[in-house]
Amino acid sequence: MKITDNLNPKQLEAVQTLEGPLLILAGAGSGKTRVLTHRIAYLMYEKNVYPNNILAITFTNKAAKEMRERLEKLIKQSVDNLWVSTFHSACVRILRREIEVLGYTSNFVIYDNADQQTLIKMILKDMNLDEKKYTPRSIITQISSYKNELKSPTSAKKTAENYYDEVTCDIYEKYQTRLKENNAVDFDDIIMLVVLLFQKDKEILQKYQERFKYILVDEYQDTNTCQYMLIKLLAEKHHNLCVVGDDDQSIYGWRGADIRNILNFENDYQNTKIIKLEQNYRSTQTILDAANGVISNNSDRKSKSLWTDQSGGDKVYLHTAHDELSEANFISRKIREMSKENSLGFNSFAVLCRTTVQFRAIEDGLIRNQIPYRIIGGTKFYDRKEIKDVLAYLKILVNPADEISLKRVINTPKRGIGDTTWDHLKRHATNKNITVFEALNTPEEAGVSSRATNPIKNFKKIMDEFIILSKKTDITNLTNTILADTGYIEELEAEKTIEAATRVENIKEFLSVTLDYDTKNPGGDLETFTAEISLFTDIDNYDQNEEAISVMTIHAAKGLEFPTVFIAGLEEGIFPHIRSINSGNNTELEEERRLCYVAITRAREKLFLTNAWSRMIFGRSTSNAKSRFLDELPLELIESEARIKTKATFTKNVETQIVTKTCNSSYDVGGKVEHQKWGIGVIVSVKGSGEDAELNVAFPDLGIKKLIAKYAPISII
Ligand SMILES: Nc1ncnc2c1ncn2[C@@H]1O[C@H](COP(=O)(O)OP(=O)(O)OP(=O)(O)O)[C@@H](O)[C@H]1O
Ligand SMILES: [Mg+2]
Repeated sequence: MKITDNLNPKQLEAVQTLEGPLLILAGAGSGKTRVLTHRIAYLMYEKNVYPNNILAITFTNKAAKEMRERLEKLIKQSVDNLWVSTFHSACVRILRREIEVLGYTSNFVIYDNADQQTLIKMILKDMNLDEKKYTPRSIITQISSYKNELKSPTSAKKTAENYYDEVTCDIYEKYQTRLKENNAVDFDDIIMLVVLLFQKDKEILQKYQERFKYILVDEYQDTNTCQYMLIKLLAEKHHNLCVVGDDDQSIYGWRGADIRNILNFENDYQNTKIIKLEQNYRSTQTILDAANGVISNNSDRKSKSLWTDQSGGDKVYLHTAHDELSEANFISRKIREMSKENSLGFNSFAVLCRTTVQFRAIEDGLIRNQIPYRIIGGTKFYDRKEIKDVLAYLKILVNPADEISLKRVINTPKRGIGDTTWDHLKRHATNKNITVFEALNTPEEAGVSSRATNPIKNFKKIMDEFIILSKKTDITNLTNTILADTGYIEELEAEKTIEAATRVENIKEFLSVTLDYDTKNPGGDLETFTAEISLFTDIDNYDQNEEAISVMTIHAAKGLEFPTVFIAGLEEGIFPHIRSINSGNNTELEEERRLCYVAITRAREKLFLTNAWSRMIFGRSTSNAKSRFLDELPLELIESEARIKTKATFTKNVETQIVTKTCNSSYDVGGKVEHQKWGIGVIVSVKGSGEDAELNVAFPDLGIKKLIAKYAPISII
């Protein structure tokens, strides 16, 4: 089989047009990503281009992994030297090699949102500013958009419109200084610094321009100014730049993505060739018509026509539920029913939500109906306290100047090193122009209380030992040693609470991550490991083959496809989001509509849309009108139940009764239950009674799990 088999003529043309700028502008499911993959294979296999002369940028790490796998299948060899990665991963690699030019050292660490918050709070305190007025979150958002627009603190200040903006710019300036002092970068820095580096050092730029003779970018419609600039700089020499995208799927405007980057591509790059792909291979005609019905209401778009040879198809099913719980029940029952009837695996289904707030109710419904599911985009594993603690220890070993991580763990577990002591150490370090970590050597000089002197010395001693150990052993062993020698695990175990037990479990899960890394990267270094973890997002953990349905935000579903898709919460205020309605301008509403287009076009065969008469949001019951997007769907495509039930005839209690009746049991300490996934466990404690009981159940391999009888998929045995 040839690489060019299974491509239509337009796709083939796109794969074979290798020289000069190429824009592939095409609707959802037309094979844009597929073209990119084939293009790389074609370059390597047919044109003998070295893999290290190719740079392919994808939107998520998962997409990168998938592209790499598909490529290896196509060309039947491994592609180690090929850079297929996200903007962030590619830039981290460049920074590791070159960042010294900018005055950082190559062992820099990456700060996530929580680290940023800590740092901003420290700065606000130093500047005597009120956290309520200058909320760290909004300051971080503002700084992020300055960076995405490539604005330095000084240039941002020039455009400041009021006093608040000016202060924000001052904070921004201090923030950058502090980051550098800590030898740390934030997510936006990662790309911005590479652009600054290229602008500053032409020799380095030339090196990369020379290297990346062929550049490919997926989802180009969602690039921001900074990413745009990066690509422009890199492609300046060879001009062999192929970007693919769909202006109708630009959904990251709120994060600085600029739809003009794709719309103006042909003006930015001379002699651009444009190829439009018009055949959709993903969805049925009905689904495409539904998507087009919605998106045609946007004014600012390039015209496109999409067709499919999968004519007809099931109608789009609309279900109006009483409230968010019955909405979730409908979805769950429907999934159960369909998976049974058509013997479909659970991974054929996805439930898409506009916001994560909707997740909880959906989860409850799925648990009640015993459907295995995965939440994508909820609380991230790596955001949990205990995981962040362990990571902080590891980050210090890589970069002892990392003050944020040091502050995080210096008194975790408790060692009697409090905030006042920290302040002393920090002041001393600043006066002496040394890092706080170095200041730990001489606590007496820092003026800390005599009680804190010994704990500080002990802490420093043990950390120094870990640094030595980190050079000699693998990450799993190192982490285990840290957990044991610092007493971290001991402190958690001594707590004897469910929460602490869960934390221990999460840490065990983390050790499986390190073990996996150690196995795959023998001799791998801690620096790369911590950087990789920092770039992890939940979508990257998602394995399409695991038998579970996916619950995710529409943003996270970008680029993916599923046989059956449910879009929940089609109500004014939910989708379109209340913010876009209140904004009073069309730009935000049009972005919501594009989001709806993205959601609909994830479906291959079946599409279900749901809304609810009333909904609890943030503890308040609201009644929302149905979404305007539902009115935009061509009526003849929709099928809906004739179930116009009013609130009076359908109450929440009815459903609750049904649920309780079906599982009318009593739970006793010492008794056994069988959990659908975890197997047989012994009840170790019961709080409350009947179906409201909260149980702690010990499972042989998992330890103790906290379960709510009503929701957990368990039965008494
Ligand atoms: N020529 C083809 N023959 C068979 N299947 C194809 C062809 N082109 C694309 N496909 C299939 O169509 C589906 C959509 O392709 P792909 O994901 O590349 O589209 P896309 O344009 O990148 O979509 P999106 O805009 O959602 O990112 C995939 O399952 C892909 O394998
Ligand atoms: Mg794609």
